[in-house]
Amino acid sequence: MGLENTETSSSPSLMVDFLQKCGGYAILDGGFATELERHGADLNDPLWSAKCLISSPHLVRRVHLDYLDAGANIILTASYQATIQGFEAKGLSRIEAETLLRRSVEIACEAREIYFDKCTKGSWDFVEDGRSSRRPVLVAASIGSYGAYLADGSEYSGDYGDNVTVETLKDFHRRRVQILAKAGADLIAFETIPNKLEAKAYAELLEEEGLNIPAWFSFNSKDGINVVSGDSISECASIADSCKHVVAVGINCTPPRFIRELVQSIGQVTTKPIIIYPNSGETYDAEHKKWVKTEGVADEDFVSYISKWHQAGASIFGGCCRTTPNTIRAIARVLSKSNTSYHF
Ligand code: MET
Ligand SMILES: [Zn+2]
Repeated sequence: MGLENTETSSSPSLMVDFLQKCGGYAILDGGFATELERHGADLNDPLWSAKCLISSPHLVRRVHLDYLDAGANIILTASYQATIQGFEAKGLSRIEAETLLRRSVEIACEAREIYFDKCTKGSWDFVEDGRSSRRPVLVAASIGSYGAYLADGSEYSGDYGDNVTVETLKDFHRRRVQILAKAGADLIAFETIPNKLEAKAYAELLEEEGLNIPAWFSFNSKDGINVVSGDSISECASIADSCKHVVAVGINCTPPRFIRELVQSIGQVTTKPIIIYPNSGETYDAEHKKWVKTEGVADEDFVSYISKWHQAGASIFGGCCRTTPNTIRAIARVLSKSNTSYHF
């Protein structure tokens, strides 16, 4: 199912209702760029995964389907690093750039339809509990930070310098947020938010633009205590808590070993559902633009954390960079086992 966007409400209960339909927890997809690369895409480009919206939309659809097949209830569009400014720098017109943004949502919605069709025809996926209902799937329109667009490492330092203000960030994001809000996604995913300033800018944009679409705010951290800029996770999560459009708050692209503490800190300042989708634990080398294979955790280890995160209060689980459909399959398996043991 998709949930209808209405012009009159941003559906503050969207995530709570969705979680109820899913049986108490939901599964998100995994690393998008990682999976595109596994399918042969070359993402060495300032647009990163968004490059495929231009060069290989069929791969984007393929990756969405891979994650749906793996058990995801929520898929994120390929728009993380798709910005109007970035497309224009490639020589595309404003209209072409805006069309590509909308296209990222359309492709994810198409993948969801294909997946539902396949389930209906094969009837192999949705009879798990002996019930023949379709597994609910939401499409979340991804928005990466200003730092992701700059591609200068500030995505993981949160340091934008003194000249960047809330207004700068709102102006940078405004048009993309407007386009994605109206493109047919169920909600917006503000991902990898590196500092308080950007969280404030998103909250103000949602209010000022009168955008009637729910959103989640997801921060990144490199110490389990603060977000990457050093701003307090409690203050950041409180901004999300106070914004009526925000339906979930959490952490992404952060090593698994830091997640539990962060979930606890977030839980102290909000009752909104907590979403977590860590990376594999490897480190991103911004200078060389590649992931360094140290301290990464294998899928089994990643998954061994899941029940702890669940107990700590998280209810939406997935993976970020360097995780794969196998990670998501493993998460789905662990959660379905722990749910069985609660009920029987
Ligand atoms: N949803 C985005 C992706 O998986 C998040 C990237 S975090 C740097 O590509
Ligand atoms: Zn990531």
